[in-house]
Formats: sequence, structure tokens, C-alpha cells
Amino acid sequence: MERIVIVTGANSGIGLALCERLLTQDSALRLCLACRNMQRAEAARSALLTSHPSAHVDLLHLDVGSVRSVLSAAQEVQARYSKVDYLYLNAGIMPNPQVDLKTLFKGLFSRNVVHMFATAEGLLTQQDRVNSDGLQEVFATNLFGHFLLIRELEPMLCQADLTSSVIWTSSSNACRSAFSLEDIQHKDGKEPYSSSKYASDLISLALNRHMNSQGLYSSVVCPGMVMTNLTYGILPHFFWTLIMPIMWLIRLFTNTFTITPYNGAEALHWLFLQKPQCLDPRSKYHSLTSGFGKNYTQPQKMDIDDSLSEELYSALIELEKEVKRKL
Ligand SMILES: NC(=O)C1=CN([C@@H]2O[C@H](COP(=O)(O)OP(=O)(O)OC[C@H]3O[C@@H](n4cnc5c(N)ncnc54)[C@H](OP(=O)(O)O)[C@@H]3O)[C@@H](O)[C@H]2O)C=CC1
Ligand SMILES: CC(C)=CCC[C@@H](C)[C@H]1CC[C@H]2C3=C(CC[C@]12C)[C@@]1(C)CCC(=O)[C@@H](C)[C@@H]1CC3
Repeated sequence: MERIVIVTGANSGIGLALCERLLTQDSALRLCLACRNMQRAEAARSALLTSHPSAHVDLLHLDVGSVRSVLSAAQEVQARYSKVDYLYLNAGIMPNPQVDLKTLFKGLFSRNVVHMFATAEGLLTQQDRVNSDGLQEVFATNLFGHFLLIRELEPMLCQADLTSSVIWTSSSNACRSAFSLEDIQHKDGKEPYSSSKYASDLISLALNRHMNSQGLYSSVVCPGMVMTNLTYGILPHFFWTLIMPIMWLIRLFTNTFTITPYNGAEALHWLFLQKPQCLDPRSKYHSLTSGFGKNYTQPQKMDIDDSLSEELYSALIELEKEVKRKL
């Protein structure tokens, strides 16, 4: 039977590299690029069809940061397909990032330097804003829109005698101290990205608890540090060009500098090949690249607990009711 794969944020970076790798793996699958910008989505589709001329590549308009768009995209999916086998929740934003230079320079001369380059913990802040649904934009895009999409696609993901995989592109920047149950949207802090990624780790755990019995399995991935539109937005372009040799040098000391989108998509691709029942719901699957350029996937236990994940799950169900009431 034809496998149906939906990838959000598929028009660039890690999402596009994943699509390329999936079609190389299985040219018979039906790939659906779920994107907010249809011009960029069309360009991505053309690029994929150039390397895989007989592939089945569909486009779906989805602004994951808009409640209305998520609801109508989910309806469109139900009209087009009879099931969904893989749902890659990859779209993500990090608006107005700022690097804390003092922490960076201090970190460079500390024993924590490898950890700092792997996670950017305490190094990055962002400036968030409220979107047209009245939600914080980073939370809405990186977490809530994707959660709503899963909820709307539940009948397609939970088919009798079949399993489905939901795969979140999280990050090693996900940090417990950035997340608070009292402020799940991170209105009051300066690390909405870190908070939203930690929340996705928690929600993945809760989804497994609630949905495994219906055949839905959720996993989280960290692609490593990858040069994409998102990372290029952190520093001015000329600065990236200047420090690029340093980036390749750092790769000799930490396997988390995957750098290319192809390498970054390693764990996302690896999960496509696994039986979802055999995966560990408490592990994050990391894309890693050795100093010699060898790609591999490694699970690492996450710093998450059941009660916090359950409370966040309930809070998101409540928020879902609230936003639907307001429509
Ligand atoms: N690069 C890195 O080092 C790391 C990245 N990640 C995560 O990987 C994921 C992919 O990012 P990456 O490839 O790096 O960056 P890109 O900016 O290249 O890709 C992000 C994708 O998400 C899409 N997107 C953003 N907002 C929305 C929205 N509201 N609705 C639909 N699509 C949207 C973008 O579309 P558009 O072109 O329209 O903007 C784009 O296709 C993100 O979740 C990111 O947090 C995690 C760890 C490290
Ligand atoms: C190389 C030098 C001297 C400076 C670059 C410093 C930072 C710009 C860079 C160091 C660690 C990087 C990093 C990310 C962005 C760029 C850095 C902060 C991420 C936060 C990008 C997105 C993610 O989700 C993380 C996994 C990355 C972690 C490392």
C-alpha cells in the first residue's frame, strides 16, 4: 500500500533535505509538502521532481501559526487521503535572535565550551510577538499549530491495524528552565524558542501515553547545528562567512555540528526506517556527524517528567477549546 508522508516546513532547510532523502529511500511514497508560502513550495516540488521525475509530490497550503489555516489544511488532508503514515512536524521559527556575546566569550574559555556549542544554552534570546489568533507566535508555530494538526488528523493517524509516526523536529536547545507551566506560551520570558522546543518534548511523551493504544507513536529529533535560513538569521551574513572555517573546526570536537541540511535530516530519515513500537518515548533522537563526516543517529534520554507532560497536555486541550470557541 502507498505510504503517505506529510512534512511541515518542507520548502527549505532540514524539511526539504528530508524530502529529498525520503524519495531516494522510497520513490513509491506519496509526499505532501505542507507549506505557508506556495511559491516556495512549488519551487521545492520542482527541485524534488528534477531528481525524482516519477515521484508523487503534492502541495498543501498550511500556515501552522494560524488556527484557521491548520483547521482547513486538516480538512483538505481528509478529503485527499485515506490515512497518514508519517507526519513530520518540522516547521519552526526563531524570530529576532540575539546572541549574548558576554556569555559566548566566557563560555569559549570554560570547560563547558562543547556543551555551549551543542545546545546554545543561555546564549540566545528572541523577541516574540502576539499573532492574529492572540497567541505568542513562537508557541503557536513551533508547538500549538502542530498539536492542533495532530488532533484534527487523529482519524487519519489512528487507523485499525495500522501504526503511524508523528515526528517533531525539536532541538538540544530545549531547556527545562526556559519552560513554565504557568506561562506555557512564554509571554514573560526571553527564550520562547527553547521553551517551545521543551514543550514539544513534553507533548510527545504525553501523546505516546494517550495514543499508543490507537496506533499513533510520537518521537522527537534534534538535527544538530545546521546552516539553514533559521541559523543564517542569527548573525549577519558576512559574519557567518568569516567564522565558517571555525564552524568546520568545531566539528572536529563535537559531533553535534551536522552543518548541512542533508546531515541534519539524518535522524528524521532514520526514524522513517524504524518500527515506531520499538522506539523509546523518553529519548530524543539526535542527528550526529563525526569529524570524518560519518552520519549516525543516537538516542539520548530527555529531562522530562510524566506529571509535567500530562499537565501541559491538559492545558493544550483547554486552549484548543478556547481558540475554537473564538473562531
Ligand atoms: N538549523 C538548526 O540548527 C536547527 C533547526 N531546528 C529546527 O528544525 C526545523 C527546521 O528549521 P530549519 O530547516 O533549520 O530552518 P528553515 O528556516 O530553513 O526552515 C523552516 C521551515 O519552516 C517553515 N515555516 C516557518 N513558519 C511556518 C508557518 N507558520 N507555517 C508553515 N511553515 C512555516 C519555513 O517556511 P518559509 O520558507 O515560508 O519561512 C521553512 O520551510 C525547525 O523546527 C527548527 O527549529 C532544530 C535544531 C537545530
Ligand atoms: C563559532 C563562533 C565563534 C560563534 C558562533 C556562536 C553562535 C552564533 C552559535 C554557537 C552555538 C550555535 C547553536 C545554534 C545557533 C548558533 C549558535 C548559537 C542553535 C541554537 C540553532 C538552533 C538550534 O535549535 C540549536 C540546536 C543550535 C545549537 C547551537
